[in-house]
Amino acid sequence: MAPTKYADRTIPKISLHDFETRIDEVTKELIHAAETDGFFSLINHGISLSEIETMFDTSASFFSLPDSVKSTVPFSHLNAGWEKNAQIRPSTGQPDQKESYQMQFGSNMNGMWLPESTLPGFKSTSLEFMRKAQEVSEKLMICFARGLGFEDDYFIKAHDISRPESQTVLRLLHYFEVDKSIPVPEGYYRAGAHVDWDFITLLFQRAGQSGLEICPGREASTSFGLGDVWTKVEPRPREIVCNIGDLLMSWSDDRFKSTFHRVKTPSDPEVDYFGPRYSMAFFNQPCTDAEIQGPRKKYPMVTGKEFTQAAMNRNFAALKAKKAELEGVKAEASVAVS
Ligand SMILES: O=C(O)CCC(=O)C(=O)O
Ligand SMILES: [Fe+2]
Repeated sequence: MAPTKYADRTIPKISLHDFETRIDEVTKELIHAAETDGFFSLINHGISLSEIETMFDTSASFFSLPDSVKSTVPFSHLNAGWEKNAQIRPSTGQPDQKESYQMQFGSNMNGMWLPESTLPGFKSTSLEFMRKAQEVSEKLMICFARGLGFEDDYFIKAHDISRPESQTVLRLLHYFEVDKSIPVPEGYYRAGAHVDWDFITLLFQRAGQSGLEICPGREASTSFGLGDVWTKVEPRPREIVCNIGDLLMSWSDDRFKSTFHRVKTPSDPEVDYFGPRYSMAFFNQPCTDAEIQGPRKKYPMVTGKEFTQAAMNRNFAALKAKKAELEGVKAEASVAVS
């Protein structure tokens, strides 16, 4: 396989200090980042390093439970719960080498929390952290609304976490330690290349636990076009890495870019990190009944529920095509040797 091509790109660093008085400046910076690479990092965002570290410790305590306990809250089609080695990406056709647990604020979470006695304090610590992440997201939502000519609270209302229709998610991720002595099979990634289908994602990473890579170049939220020049995004513990998702790309009539990204499986002992990797992704999802259409009406109006369903269907169709392609390659190889 040809080696991956890398390019250095500068990911804009945007500060949210004195947000109310600097809102015009922040809006300009955010819109520029959204129109170019679709990735940026936030500093002075109001979540302290110790709050982030507490949530990482809480996440580690969840993942250290036996699988038999975690499997009592299995991943559901409502996008909540625990999965292990079960998320297959259309780009690879292989399961991500990870486990994850998704939490929401609304009714999709019914029956998806572990009992308080199993992990005391887990639910309240998680919800508190999710509310903090929501506060940061709402600042970004005001700026994006201004950039697109909507009322300031337009996106905030569509992502109201106090309603049972809320679909916003905090995903805790744990990528397993990798054995340096065993070569990585082709096509395996900690997380295969993908775009997110939310409004915007806030990603929290831990110092030294590298692996995230991005690949800009997508023109339409409905396409699977994937470039081949990647850029590594090194984790900086106080920063939140943000990426535009397909929902905001579509809602901006494809003006803002939802960018492919992945987490590489370590393969080079000289440069890669082989230890366990923990990250947390806060996905801003629209309420099921939110009405979604860009100011220029490039795409027909859909509800939050329909948008999510269409994104899942598109993913599923692409995955089927990838599997057929992989089967075809296998069949050709067996013809060649027989
Ligand atoms: O773990 C990471 O750094 C990225 C996770 C991610 O992209 C996702 O879960 O959608
Ligand atoms: Fe992602």
